[in-house]
Amino acid sequence: MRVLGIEGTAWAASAAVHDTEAGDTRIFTDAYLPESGGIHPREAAEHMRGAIPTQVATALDYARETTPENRPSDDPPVDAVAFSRGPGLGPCLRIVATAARTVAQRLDVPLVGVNHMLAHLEIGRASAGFDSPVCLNASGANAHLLGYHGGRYRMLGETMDTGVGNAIDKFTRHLDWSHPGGPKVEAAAEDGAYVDLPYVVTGMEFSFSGIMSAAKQAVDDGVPVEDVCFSLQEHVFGMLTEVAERALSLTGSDELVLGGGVGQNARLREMLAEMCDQRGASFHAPEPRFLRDNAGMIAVLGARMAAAGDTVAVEESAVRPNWRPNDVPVTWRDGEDVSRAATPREGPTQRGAEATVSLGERVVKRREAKSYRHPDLDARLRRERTRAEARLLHDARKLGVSTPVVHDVDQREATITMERVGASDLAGRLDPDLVATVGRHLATLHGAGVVHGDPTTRNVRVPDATGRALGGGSERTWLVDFGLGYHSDDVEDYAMDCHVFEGSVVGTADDPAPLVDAFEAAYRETGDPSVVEQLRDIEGRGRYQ
Ligand SMILES: C[C@@H](O)[C@H](NC(=O)OP(=O)(O)OC[C@H]1O[C@@H](n2cnc3c(N)ncnc32)[C@H](O)[C@@H]1O)C(=O)O
Ligand SMILES: Nc1ncnc2c1ncn2[C@@H]1O[C@H](COP(=O)(O)OP(=O)(O)OP(=O)(O)O)[C@@H](O)[C@H]1O
Ligand SMILES: [Fe+2]
Repeated sequence: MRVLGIEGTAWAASAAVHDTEAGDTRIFTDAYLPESGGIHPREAAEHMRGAIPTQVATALDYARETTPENRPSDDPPVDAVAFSRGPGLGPCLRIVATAARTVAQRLDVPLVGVNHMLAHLEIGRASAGFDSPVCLNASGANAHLLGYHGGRYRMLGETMDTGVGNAIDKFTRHLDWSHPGGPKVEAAAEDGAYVDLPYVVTGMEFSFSGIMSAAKQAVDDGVPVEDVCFSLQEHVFGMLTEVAERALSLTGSDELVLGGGVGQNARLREMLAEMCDQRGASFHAPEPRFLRDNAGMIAVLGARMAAAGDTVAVEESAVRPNWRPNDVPVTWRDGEDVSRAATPREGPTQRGAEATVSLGERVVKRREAKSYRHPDLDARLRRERTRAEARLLHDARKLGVSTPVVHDVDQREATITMERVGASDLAGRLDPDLVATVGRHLATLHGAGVVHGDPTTRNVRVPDATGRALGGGSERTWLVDFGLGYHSDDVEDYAMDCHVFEGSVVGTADDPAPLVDAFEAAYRETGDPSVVEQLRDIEGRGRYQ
């Protein structure tokens, strides 16, 4: 099959021809470069209006010139037209869609509406040959982790404010550097030294606004720009690598694939590769022409969708500027069996995302040094988290929330020795009654101003099916891993805790709805119902500016 792809969600006016038999993809792109500031939606649309028809014509000429000899001469040069249907800037998307409809009708071939974010990750998954990777999209307007489960890509974690590229670009606008800023920060970082900046991770969610304000302030305060650029990369990419590792740990996957324009950054790729190497996982990033926005990825996924019969009638092909990748029915992977054990069998040593935990009569949790992180940042995080964990395990216990008793803390070695509790993780026994206990635990913590910070299903210990468990406590489920926890009186922080827990359920359970209901009902009963309202607000919030 030969497919014409058209891309134009923001800056790349791009057309491509993908030939499935030859395995060949040719991309033609005309980039929009703002004269000043960032991407202006109106200017970008003007660029698309002029450049899309030219790129499409060039790609179609190429398709005609390279028509295989065995193809009947009255066949059209391509068998389908695929276009970026969303997410992206509305005015740009509409120009792309109009062009795609026109060509499809003229050639009398089917039209395929592709989700741009899934195209970013499927292109790497295809070239790696991975079945069930965790997918990290690090692009301009987005930053999220996806995993395929039960016929859909599930959202495992995402930015709570801006996309990662846009965050960096906003920082460089403060310096009056021209767009795009990412490559310039990468170049400047080469001569930089480390300074501390905020580092914000909650479970697999993260946010960039605090670190970006601090970076701008640091420059205004006279910290050398190259030091700020270096440190910005160390923090931002360290955060992305950490959440990617947590997603691998939660899903039990041992494959990671990278997508998106920020993936062109060598330091980010180096960190991800090193993290995977240390976990014994495989890492893949496609070549740069497939990482930044390009029509090749649209044509490649478009071909798979067309082969699955996933085409769209012209009159139903309206664009979707806010189309979330987890809302896309994944028709092209039907029948693939990629199920895997949610929980590896419990051996003498457990490996979380951060720590190695040896399970003897007592449990020794050691936060190992992470070589992908800058040593100063690594030392700071291990120290802070060990201290927070020991203190909050104790605080939670005093509130009546079951947690393991802490026997010993060694801050220099980043080691905690504690009581062994439960028989397995909740991840391996997702059951509404057990999930409800987490609702009660979190409501109690929040009622006393304590935020867990990482309440995933891997951080709840439960008895086995016969009720057998180690450790005491009235609820018979225990919260562990308070390393990202803190004290707060902000309802938003409590709702984020709930969001992280629900995210870990929705990302991994076959049938999440009854579990989420059980969690929320229990939370409402014990705690402040306005937290659940705030949770709805978080879910409905527009992200990715
Ligand atoms: C919806 C769609 O329009 C959007 N596309 C997009 O953001 O373009 P993309 O090509 O994936 O990424 C562009 C971003 O990638 C950053 N970038 C490019 N090279 C970089 C580098 N070497 N280091 C860091 N960032 C880099 C740029 O600064 C810019 O913010 C998206 O995928 O989110
Ligand atoms: N006190 C305990 N008793 C029994 N098992 C425990 C205990 N503490 C931790 N574990 C087990 O070890 C695993 C890893 O521990 P923990 O979550 O604290 O590490 P981590 O590396 O910080 O994990 P994360 O991936 O959540 O960041 C847990 O999922 C749990 O199965
Ligand atoms: Fe993109």
